[in-house]
Amino acid sequence: MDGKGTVATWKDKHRRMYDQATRHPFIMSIRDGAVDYSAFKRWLGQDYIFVRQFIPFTASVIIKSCKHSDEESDMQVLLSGISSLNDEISWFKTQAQNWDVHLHSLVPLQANLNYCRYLERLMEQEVDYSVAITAFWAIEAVYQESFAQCLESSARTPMELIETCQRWGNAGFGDYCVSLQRIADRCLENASSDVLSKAEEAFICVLQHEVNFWNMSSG
Ligand SMILES: Cc1ncc(CN)c(N)n1
Repeated sequence: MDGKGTVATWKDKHRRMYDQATRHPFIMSIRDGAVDYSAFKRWLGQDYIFVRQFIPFTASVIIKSCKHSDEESDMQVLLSGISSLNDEISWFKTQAQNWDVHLHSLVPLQANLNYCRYLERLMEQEVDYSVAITAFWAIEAVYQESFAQCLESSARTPMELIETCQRWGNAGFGDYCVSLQRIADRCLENASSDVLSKAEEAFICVLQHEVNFWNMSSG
């Protein structure tokens, strides 16, 4: 390889799809101030459902890390992730109240169900740590890159959506994603060709689910 980690190589190789996930029209509509607020409210409610499923997935990655990684620092990074999810759930509840989204009566839409089902498959014991951490990194990185664009100086993001964009677009979350990428790269460096191809497939799968999730939110 040319000094780049595996993850960066895959980002380049699947650039078109990566951009579809991180520069989706829904995100760009927030960035240029033209967002349809009913789509935003749909996204908010559906993402709350997703994040509730993302918590056990994060826990499963921690368990895999305990069993299969000698690096104590992986645990530190992953624990910081799970503790911020507690905050995230409270944040969703407050936002839902502000936007008059009724969380208790929400029904998960098909793309969300499919994505949550995919997370369940990744939680299975047979799934290698390298595959799970690659998918985990990709899920977080897509949100980080997407929302960070809405905070650029040229963005015209409406004031009332800045807090949402800061949740995933802030520099601290960016550093967290870099740490996850380093863990994934280290694991993939020593992976068998079978695990490597499964991890690449997981990366592509996450991108496709993210695009479907944005499409669902846009209606
Ligand atoms: C669909 C989706 N993808 C990623 C994230 C960031 N954890 C999220 N909240 N929702």
